[in-house]
Amino acid sequence: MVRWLTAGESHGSALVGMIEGLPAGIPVTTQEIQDALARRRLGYGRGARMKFEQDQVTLIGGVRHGSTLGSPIAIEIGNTEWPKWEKVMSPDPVDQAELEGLARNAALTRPRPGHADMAGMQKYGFDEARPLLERASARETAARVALGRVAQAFLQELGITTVSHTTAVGTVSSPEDAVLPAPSDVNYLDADPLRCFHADTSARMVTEVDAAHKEGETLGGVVEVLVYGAPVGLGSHVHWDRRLDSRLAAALMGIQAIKGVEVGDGFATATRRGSQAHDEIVRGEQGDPVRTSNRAGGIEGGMSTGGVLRVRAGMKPIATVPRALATVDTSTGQATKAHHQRSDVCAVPAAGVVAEAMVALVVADAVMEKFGGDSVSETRRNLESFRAALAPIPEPISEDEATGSMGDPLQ
Ligand SMILES: Cc1cc2nc3c(=O)[nH]c(=O)nc-3n(C[C@H](O)[C@H](O)[C@H](O)COP(=O)(O)O)c2cc1C
Ligand SMILES: C=C(O[C@@H]1CC(C(=O)O)=C[C@@H](OP(=O)(O)O)[C@H]1O)C(=O)O
Repeated sequence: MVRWLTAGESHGSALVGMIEGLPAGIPVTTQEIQDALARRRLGYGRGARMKFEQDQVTLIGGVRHGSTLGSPIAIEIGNTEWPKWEKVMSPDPVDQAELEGLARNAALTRPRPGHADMAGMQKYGFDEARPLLERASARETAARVALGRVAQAFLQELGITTVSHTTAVGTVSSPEDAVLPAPSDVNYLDADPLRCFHADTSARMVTEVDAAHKEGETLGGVVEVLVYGAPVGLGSHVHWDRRLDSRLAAALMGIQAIKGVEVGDGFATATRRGSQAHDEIVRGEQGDPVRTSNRAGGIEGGMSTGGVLRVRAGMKPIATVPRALATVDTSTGQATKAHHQRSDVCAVPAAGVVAEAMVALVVADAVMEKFGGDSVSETRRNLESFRAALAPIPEPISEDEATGSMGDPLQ
């Protein structure tokens, strides 16, 4: 079982991620994790904080000389802005006189609709939002991307690659029949302002973001994650929490601001007739089952089919709307406008990078569950032997032989 946890606050000294259960021998370096975090900061519509703040990666445990040891891996992501927050976010008590007059310490008593502020203040008994918004912030996704980078390095050793891209921003969507990006397209995607694979759509998305920014508005959108090279048989039909689709959905829904998940064609499938909704099977040249389409997103019965895994996540518009939303001041009871200091106009491209990390973590867990191994080479041997043992579909028998012998065994 692969387990992972993150800790840390948005303006704390650092975020920390830990992952346990991955084998020894995964090649990974500090620089690669640093580069993965830089990808999360990309994207047209991100706010000022992405420019002045830096992530500082330190590998604290579980990796030696660029290779994992099989022990728990701990990653620290230091925040270069910490000196400005040292008093306000100090873990130890601070003299009240030192806090007074600090603008950063002003009580946040105008909870922002769409954030954890109001429900969190009530639930945890805080009289202002700072103590909970610090953890609710999507800054935490940096730790997930760092952990996801280790999972991606593991999967790469087995020929499994994750690719994410933006399919919609606000009302602008890629055409339904747009070509899907392949692993070799990742650099192109990262260079695109919206991480959209369809150039015309990307240009229209830029216009959409500009218009929203001008009007004091924010935007959401949709990202898609593709997994190439996943073997058949990850996940299982036997219990709801072992299904690969339910695990992927939970991981994606666990990202801040994600409000909908689709596996394959998802909701569009629900509108189709049965004959147009599924992926028909033909015998491939090697006797392997080949699908004539991939509407199911590479998952049937909670198991990977051996095709490309395809999942989508829908993100709501950024909740800290510059054209501030109505709220109440919890210290005075007066109707007012929600706090707004600054915010992203659109963080959909960043959410794609986070979604890719979450999918990699789930797939790495499912791979370890199915194939096990304490070293990458052992996991690889187990995977190869499983693949080699898959029984081929026999050559088709002649019509004569088939006559009279083929009742319907499912009836
Ligand atoms: C990568 C990323 C960046 C985000 N940036 C912001 C932001 O700048 N301002 C904001 O109000 N919300 C931002 N959010 C969304 C909030 O964290 C989210 O709306 C909030 O946690 C409440 O969402 P929930 O109801 O799904 O938890 C971001 C989310 C992600 C994934
Ligand atoms: C810091 C990050 O994202 C932050 C996520 C976030 C939120 O409310 O979720 C709000 C913004 O922070 P602030 O309110 O301080 O401007 C984003 O910048 C990050 O992704 O590293």
